[in-house]
Amino acid sequence: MTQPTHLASPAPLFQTAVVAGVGLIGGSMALGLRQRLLAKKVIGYDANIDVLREAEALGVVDEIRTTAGEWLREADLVVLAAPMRSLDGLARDLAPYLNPAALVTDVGSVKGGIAGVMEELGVRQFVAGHPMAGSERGGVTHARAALLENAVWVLTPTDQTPLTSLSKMRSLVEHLGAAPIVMPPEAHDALVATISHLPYLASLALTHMVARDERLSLLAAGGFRDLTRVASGDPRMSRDMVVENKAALREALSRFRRQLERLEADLDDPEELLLSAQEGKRTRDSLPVVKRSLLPPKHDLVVAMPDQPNQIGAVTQLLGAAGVNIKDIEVLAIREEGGALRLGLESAEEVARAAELLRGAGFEVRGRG
Ligand SMILES: NC(=O)c1ccc[n+]([C@@H]2O[C@H](COP(=O)([O-])OP(=O)(O)OC[C@H]3O[C@@H](n4cnc5c(N)ncnc54)[C@H](O)[C@@H]3O)[C@@H](O)[C@H]2O)c1
Ligand SMILES: O=C(O)C(=O)C[C@]1(C(=O)O)C=C[C@@H](O)C=C1
Repeated sequence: MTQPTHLASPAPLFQTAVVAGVGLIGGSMALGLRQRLLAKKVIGYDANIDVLREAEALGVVDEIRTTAGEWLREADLVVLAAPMRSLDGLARDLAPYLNPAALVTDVGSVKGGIAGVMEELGVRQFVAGHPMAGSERGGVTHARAALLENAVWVLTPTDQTPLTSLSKMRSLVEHLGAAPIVMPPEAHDALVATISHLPYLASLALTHMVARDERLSLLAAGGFRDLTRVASGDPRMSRDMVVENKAALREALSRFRRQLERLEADLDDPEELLLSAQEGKRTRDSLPVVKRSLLPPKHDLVVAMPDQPNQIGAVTQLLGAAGVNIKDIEVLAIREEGGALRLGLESAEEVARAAELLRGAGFEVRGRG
C-alpha cells in the first residue's frame, strides 16, 4: 500500500489509539491511522470477537481487546464507532478507564445527545464528530482508509468543549485526509435530516412500491438503482439513525411532501416543470466530486472485469510476470452485474505497458498516462 508521504507526520500525533467498534467507519479510521503513521499503535475494541479476529487478520489494527479495563489508560486517542443505539452503553463501559488527557471522539450520524452523555460521564476532552462518507456495505471487511479521504467531517463542539481538544481533533481529521467543518450539534442534525436521513426514507418508499410488483423489479435500471442504493444499508442501524433524529426529519419530510405536491401540479404546466428540471440539473451537476484515491489519478489504469472466476488473479499474475509493480489496487463496483479494477501504477510508461499487455490478453482497459 502506498504511503501518502506529503501528509505523513514526522512524529505520530498519537501514541496509542483505541478504536471501539471496528466496523466500516471504525475500521476505515484505524486503517487511516496506521497507513498514515498517525498513531504508534492502534488497538481495536469490539463487542464481537469474530470482528476483532478479522480486523487483526486484515491488518486493520495492531492489537485487539474484548473487555474494557486498565489497558485503556495508555490510550491518548479513543474513537467511539459503534452503531448509534450502542454508543451510550459503549461510552459508559469505557469511561471509568479513560485517561483524562485522552482525546475522545465519536462518528455517530446524529449529534444531539452524545456530548451530554460524555459530560455526564466526566469525559472532558470529548469532541463529537461525523464523517460525511460511508457505504451501504458495513463491517470491517469493507473498511478502507480512502473512504474517509476528502470527506467533509463535521465536528460539533458545545460550550463545554475545550478549544485545545477541538484543535487536536481538527488536526486528526486533516491528517486523515478529510476536511473538518465545525457547527453546533443542532445545526448538524437539521442539515443531515435533509441531506442523509430523508434520502434514506425516500429510498425505502421507492423500494416498497417495487416490492409489490415483480414486473417493476424486472425493469429497474440505473436510475432506480442509483436512487435507492442506501436502502441496502443495515436495516437496524439505518432505523436507529432516523429515529434518533426524528424531530428534524419530520420537518424535512414535510418540505419534501410540499416539493412532491408542487411537482405534481407542474405536470399540467410543462414550462414550470422545465424550470424545475433545469434547476435540479444545475444543483445535481454542481455537487462537488469527492476524489478518494490515494494515488495521483494520472497513473491509474482501469480494467473491466468480466463476470468469470479468477479474473483478478489473471490480471495480477500477467502484470507481475512482466515486472509491472502494482502499487495500489481497488475493486470498483460500478455496476452490480460486473465491475472493474483500478490499478495504481508507478508511471505513465507503466500504465501504457500494462494496458498493452492486458489488451493483448483480451481485457478491456482505460488508462491515463
Ligand atoms: N455506514 C455509514 O455509511 C456511516 C457513515 C458515517 C457514520 N456512520 C456511523 O458510524 C457508526 C458505525 O457505523 P458502521 O457503518 O461502521 O457500522 P458497522 O456495523 O460496520 O460497525 C459497527 C461495529 O460496532 C461493533 N459494536 C456494536 N456494539 C458495540 C458495543 N457495544 N461495543 C463495542 N463494539 C460494538 C459491531 O460489532 C461492529 O463491528 C454508527 O454510529 C453510524 O451512525 C456510519
Ligand atoms: O452510503 C453512502 O455513500 C453514505 O454517504 C452514507 C451516509 C449518507 O448517505 O449520508 C449514511 C449515513 C451517514 O451518517 C453518513 C453517510
